[in-house]
Amino acid sequence: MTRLDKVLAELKNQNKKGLFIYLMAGVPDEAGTIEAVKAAERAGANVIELGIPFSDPLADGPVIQEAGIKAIKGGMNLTRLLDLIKKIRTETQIPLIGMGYINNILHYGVEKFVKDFKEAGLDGMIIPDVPHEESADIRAVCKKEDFHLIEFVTPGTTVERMKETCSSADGFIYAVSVNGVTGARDGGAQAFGQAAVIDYEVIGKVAELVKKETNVPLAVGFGIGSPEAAVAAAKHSDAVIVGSAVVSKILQNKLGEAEKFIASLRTALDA
Ligand SMILES: O=P(O)(O)OC[C@@H](O)[C@@H](O)c1c[nH]c2ccccc12
Repeated sequence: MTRLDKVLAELKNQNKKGLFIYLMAGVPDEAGTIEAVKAAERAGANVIELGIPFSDPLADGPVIQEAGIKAIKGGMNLTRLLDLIKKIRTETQIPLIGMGYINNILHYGVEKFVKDFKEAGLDGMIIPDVPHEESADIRAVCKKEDFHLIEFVTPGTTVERMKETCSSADGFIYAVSVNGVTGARDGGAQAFGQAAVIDYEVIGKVAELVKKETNVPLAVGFGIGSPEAAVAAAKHSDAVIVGSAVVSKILQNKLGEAEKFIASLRTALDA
């Protein structure tokens, strides 16, 4: 059983909703990332998604893009990330799921990546630009190493594709709440063309389909920027994922505020 499996099973037993917090590795800097992971855990996060900065982050909205640029400028790369994960592991055993684009991983070597990062203490990866249809090879490597490869469903996923994805689901399924890029929808600035609000009815329908196909927990993310939005998304899911709303505070060096905000999400989800 991985750290992630254990935490997901505990949440289920306690009938609690999961709170997954996305942080960008290297923001505000390396030491600050370790502090942010610890702060998120203290505030009640159950899983940390650790972003790996990339020059062309096609799924990211303005906040995560800005964080990625800052991290790259600060020198974050896979070698440093490996070291950072080892350091984080001297402080906490919270499940850590990497979130990064495939180019970096291909360049490093898929097998070597999975082996090295698993050994450092990473529990799995989310790779948004590897569609299910193209993930078989990577999935096989991950499976061999007991390393999670988290897959996505979105409001635009066909029923057939959803079934396919569910059949190989591992760890949890990431349900993207909107067709668009990352970024808090309630109150935050919207990038042009983004869905302005989360359609919870659509999430409910996606969740219903997924639940018919698999027992793997479902986590909803994209656009959740308030305790109210977290509660609404959690109605249809086992966990919620919050990124931009936390990262925007960390970008302003307001770690204390980020911690308070995460704690407010925890309180709302537990109420
Ligand atoms: O930022 P938001 O809207 O709270 O959404 C979570 C998201 O940031 C995180 O899971 C994420 C960051 N980068 C991604 C790329 C693809 C999918 C998901 C992500």
